[in-house]
Amino acid sequence: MSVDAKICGVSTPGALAAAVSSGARWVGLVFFPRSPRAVTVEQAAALTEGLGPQTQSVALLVDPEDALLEQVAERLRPDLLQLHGSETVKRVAEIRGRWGIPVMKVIKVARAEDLEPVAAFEPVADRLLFDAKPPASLANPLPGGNAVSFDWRLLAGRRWGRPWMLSGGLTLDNLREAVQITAAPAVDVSSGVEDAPGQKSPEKIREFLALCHAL
Ligand SMILES: O=C(O)c1ccccc1N[C@@H]1O[C@H](COP(=O)(O)O)[C@@H](O)[C@H]1O
Repeated sequence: MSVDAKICGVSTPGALAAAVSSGARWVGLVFFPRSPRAVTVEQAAALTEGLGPQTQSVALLVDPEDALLEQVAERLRPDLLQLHGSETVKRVAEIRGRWGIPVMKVIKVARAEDLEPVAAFEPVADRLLFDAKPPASLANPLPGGNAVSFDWRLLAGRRWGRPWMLSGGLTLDNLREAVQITAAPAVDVSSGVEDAPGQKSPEKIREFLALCHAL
């Protein structure tokens, strides 16, 4: 078995090259100014200009306003929009309909009840991403990208009506266990392939992707 992988928070040509050459299915560009991985739309467009068909671009947005969506759609035209905020079902449907780009809605998980909204999002989202809920114990946490995992047993044996991926604190050391427990067909990683927040390690990217393909 092998799992597909998304390398998120790519902001340099070196990190992008490591992801692409090692078989990442997706690369994520973060449009959230407070993130150490944030890029501008222009930077993202320049970075992903030569991306071939094997690797898709994902625009990560947090409760985006129409003006930002317009810029992202026109200038970058990503393959997927990752909605990582508190977007409602109505807003997800509106974004998908208006910009005609597939949407991945993030479900933030800490407890079993956090999975209840999935049923409402399935009809309007093309994909789901299960990430850890930002812990209240962190001072000023990001909406994601906090290197925090959730209890993967909450997903064990569950089946979803949409393609999905798992994220939250994944690393080379815990990836195998996370996939064994959840049977995730795809995973998304950011902090776990960095040397410091926002500093992607090409070597860690290559190792992580090699393990994804060897699972
Ligand atoms: O990576 C970020 O900076 C980020 C900012 C705002 C929202 C989401 C973000 N990243 C996403 O968070 C998860 C988990 O990341 P990590 O591996 O625990 O660092 C992942 O889906 C990223 O796409």
